[in-house]
Amino acid sequence: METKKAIISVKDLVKKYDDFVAVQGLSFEVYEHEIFGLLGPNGAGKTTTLEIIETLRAKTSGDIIVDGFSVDKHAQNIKQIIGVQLQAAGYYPNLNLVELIELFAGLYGADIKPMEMLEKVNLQDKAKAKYKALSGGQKQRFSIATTLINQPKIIFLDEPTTGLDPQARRNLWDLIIEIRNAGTTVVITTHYMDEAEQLCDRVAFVERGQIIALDTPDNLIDKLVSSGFERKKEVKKANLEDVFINLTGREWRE
Ligand SMILES: Nc1ncnc2c1ncn2[C@@H]1O[C@H](COP(=O)(O)OP(=O)(O)OP(=O)(O)O)[C@@H](O)[C@H]1O
Repeated sequence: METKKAIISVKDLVKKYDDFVAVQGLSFEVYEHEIFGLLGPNGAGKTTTLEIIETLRAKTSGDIIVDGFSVDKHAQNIKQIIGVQLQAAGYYPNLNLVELIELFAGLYGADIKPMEMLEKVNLQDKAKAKYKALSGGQKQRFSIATTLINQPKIIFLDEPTTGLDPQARRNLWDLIIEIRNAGTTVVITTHYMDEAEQLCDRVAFVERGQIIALDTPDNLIDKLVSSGFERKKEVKKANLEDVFINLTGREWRE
């Protein structure tokens, strides 16, 4: 069997906000070239965990190694090999997409061609548009393009498909899979279980700052079924989303 190499290793991570323990001793590994999902209810500690790995937030204790670099000693090296989605507020309102990419490339010292970055996320037709004039799906694709500017080994996507319509979500899944297939490791959070099932190679369920399950979606489902679980209703061969997609097509729109 193929041996998997960990590109992120989190050991006994604890994060306290004053007396409140938001992350309570998390340990997990993310393998190279996988799409790894962090799932769990609101407030479970997913964003806190991601921000600590991204070196954007201080931890209380624990050890984190990202591609051989420790968050304690080599935060700068980690920043150079990761891509993080910026919040919309970080985009200057008067610049168009090409100018924004040029700006970020300048900050990273990255030698890239803005149009090539926009082509990767199918936004070449919007090169001269301002960020605020984009649809929800286009905004998400643009922000994914910005994570790729420094040609990172790992990108972090925090709920990238929230609020998107079914086509835009599926198109974004295809884009994320392409990025993984091109060799980038992807760490993603989502509240959509169908998305995690389709997209993630492995998922960790986080609850109250602890990991309560970690495996491939298939193994987790098989385990539940073998424990005697059965759905109450017979499952239909399609769902309402399939009807929507079938009626309105899968092509890019917006
Ligand atoms: N700066 C902060 N100060 C105090 N408490 C915080 C801070 N940031 C987060 N928390 C608390 O830590 C807990 C974990 O928050 P976090 O944002 O990591 O959860 P999450 O799993 O990402 O949730 P969501 O799914 O809603 O994004 C929550 O109870 C939150 O209120």
